[in-house]
Amino acid sequence: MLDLRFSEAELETRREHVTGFIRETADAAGADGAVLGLSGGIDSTLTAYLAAEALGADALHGLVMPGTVSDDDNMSDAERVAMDLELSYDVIEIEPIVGSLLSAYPEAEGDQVAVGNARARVRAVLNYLVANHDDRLVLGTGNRSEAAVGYFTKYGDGAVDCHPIGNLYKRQVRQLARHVGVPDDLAEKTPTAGLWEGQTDEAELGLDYDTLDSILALHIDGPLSAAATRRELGVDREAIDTVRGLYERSAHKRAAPPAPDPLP
Ligand SMILES: Nc1ncnc2c1ncn2[C@@H]1O[C@H](COP(=O)(O)OP(=O)(O)OC[C@H]2O[C@@H]([n+]3cccc(C(=O)O)c3)[C@H](O)[C@@H]2O)[C@@H](O)[C@H]1O
Ligand SMILES: Nc1ncnc2c1ncn2[C@@H]1O[C@H](COP(=O)(O)OP(=O)(O)OP(=O)(O)O)[C@@H](O)[C@H]1O
Ligand SMILES: [Mg+2]
Repeated sequence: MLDLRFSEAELETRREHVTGFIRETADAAGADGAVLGLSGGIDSTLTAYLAAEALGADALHGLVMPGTVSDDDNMSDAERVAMDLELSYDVIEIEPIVGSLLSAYPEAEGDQVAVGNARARVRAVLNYLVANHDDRLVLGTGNRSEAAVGYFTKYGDGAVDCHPIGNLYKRQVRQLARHVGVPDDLAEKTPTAGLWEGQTDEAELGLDYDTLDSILALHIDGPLSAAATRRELGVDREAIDTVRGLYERSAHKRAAPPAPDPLP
């Protein structure tokens, strides 16, 4: 696969680029700080580390939001991140809220994707409750790999004010995380959206991140044709078609909702 690792010098440049971005975005908004959901996963952990560095731990608030399908180890890791960084944080159980939604619309009961996405959207509502109340921005935790294939919930974990790590591929997220001091056991975790039991990103996508990142870097974000990418990576045509299909079908998630053109 393609070697997307940064050199030591690039790692420092990236760290400064992201922390500068967070500071400038918060300053430009006149915000008093930021809030983010802490899942114990690598994306929110890296974002928390960089935001604490950018804004100061006092200006960052974490929300740990377990649901019935959340893994206990992930939830204790989320609290560990808040404690290690000395952030203020709340633990808010989301399942009673998800239960209210299903009482209001019982037809969706048992629909794994609809209910899973509702969990992500409940977390977004809670992030904005805190942001509105405390004059904070909501920090997104999405990376380029997830964004490119639409592997996030529209108006769920995608409902944020900025994407600090949005131009890093997943492998680069792991590398930068280690560079800024995230403990190895967190940096090495299996990525999961945690929306239903047993879910993992790679199983649901049908691709491992090494392959996905390489196809994105060369073909979707890069200049190579499908055929040249295939030759370069030695992957089969199906993997490239899968990534291109996911990228094209998820364009609506990366764009503002459209309206008809103005009439003359
Ligand atoms: N062409 C189009 N133009 C405009 N809007 C369009 C559309 N096609 C669908 N839509 C709308 O989008 C909706 C589908 O999008 P969405 O609601 O997001 O739902 P969907 O993409 O079906 O599901 C979200 C996916 O992201 C994964 N996820 C979610 C959260 C976190 C993470 C993670 O990595 O941690 C991963 C989750 O496991 C699942 O595979 C449709 O119900 C419809 O409302
Ligand atoms: N139980 C949770 N409590 C708080 N926030 C959550 C929870 N689950 C998900 N989130 C939020 O949704 C975001 C998207 O989840 P995602 O799984 O993509 O990222 P991650 O868990 O940080 O990393 P990874 O992809 O490696 O699992 C998280 O980064 C976090 O901000
Ligand atoms: Mg996760």
